[in-house]
Amino acid sequence: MEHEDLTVRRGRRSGLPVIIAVHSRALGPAVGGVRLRRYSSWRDGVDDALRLSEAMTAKCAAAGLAFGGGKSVIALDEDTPLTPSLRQAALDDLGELIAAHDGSYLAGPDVGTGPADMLVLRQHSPHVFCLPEENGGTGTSSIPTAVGVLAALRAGVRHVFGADSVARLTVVISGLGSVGSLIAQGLPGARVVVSDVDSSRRDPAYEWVSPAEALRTPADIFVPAAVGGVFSPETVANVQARLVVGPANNQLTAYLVAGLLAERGVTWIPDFVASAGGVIYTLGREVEHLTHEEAMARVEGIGSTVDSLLGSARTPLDAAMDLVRERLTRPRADLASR
Ligand SMILES: NC(=O)c1ccc[n+]([C@@H]2O[C@H](COP(=O)([O-])OP(=O)(O)OC[C@H]3O[C@@H](n4cnc5c(N)ncnc54)[C@H](O)[C@@H]3O)[C@@H](O)[C@H]2O)c1
Repeated sequence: MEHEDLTVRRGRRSGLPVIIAVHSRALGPAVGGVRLRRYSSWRDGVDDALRLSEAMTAKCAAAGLAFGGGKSVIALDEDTPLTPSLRQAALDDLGELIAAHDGSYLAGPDVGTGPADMLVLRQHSPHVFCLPEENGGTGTSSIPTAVGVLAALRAGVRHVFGADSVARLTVVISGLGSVGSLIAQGLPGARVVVSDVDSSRRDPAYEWVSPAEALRTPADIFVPAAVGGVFSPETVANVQARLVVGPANNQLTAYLVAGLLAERGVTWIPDFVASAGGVIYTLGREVEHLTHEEAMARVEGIGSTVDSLLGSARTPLDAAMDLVRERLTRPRADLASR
């Protein structure tokens, strides 16, 4: 195991498997969100925590943050209804475990949790972020995440299409949730086509395609804004766009898929670079006490990072991993402080 630490508990209040994975604290305390979702086995929840915490190490290092990678998972089974009291009990169980980490792991929201849940966790430990704004936190990180993806997208457009704007380009967005809908609003002059498994998200402002058709839809840019695992050796041939950039975590099923995309002439901007806006902003505001403007300027810096990755002769993923490795071995003083 490459990870520093893995804790798996059956919650004494909820009876649910509660998991915290710490991948690396080489640069500072591990940071990562709390995922609450259904798994066919709790072992799948452990795998998810291990994979996602590793991705958080890369995300923080590529963003120049003095934090490492961690992740929590509350693993629901396929059948048990998630009642408000079960949710509260599971969060209390996890809060106890976060407190036991004593500052070596910092939690925030992820799929299935939000700022209100962070308030419950905060009753157990101060090492919890993204509380609701009325409670002194920065609330949801969707806005800075979308701002960071759009900065990465603009850098990609300059590199791939030699253009300063997205006007007249076709952009397909898969997943019209909190981040995807903000990205859709940030594409002036583009033809925007959207897709979501939840048809209630359909918005007359945009063209609509079914999720099965999204990847095959002729487009200039594809934005994965739903789930991970979109690109595999089997699906690469379906990609129509020349530029792929989006917030979904762990978009590739394997490292080698980045090479397959490059061979097809597709520029894929690594997800852990493009999606770092939320963590950059939240830690900047809540830990470093930056102003909103200072933290947002740091989020916009994702564009410069992408510029330099795309200027490399290597694939963007190889270049990004070089950057991660270099930062993981560099003295901490060069990084944004805790
Ligand atoms: N919110 C953040 O700050 C943030 C930060 C970093 C990464 N991310 C990642 O970005 C992605 C989007 O985040 P979000 O906060 O907008 O989530 P969200 O839950 O608000 O939206 C996701 C949307 O995707 C849809 N969806 C699910 N499966 C789909 C599929 N197979 N095809 C098409 N649509 C599908 C859902 O119905 C939902 O509308 C997630 O993968 C998340 O982990 C989010």
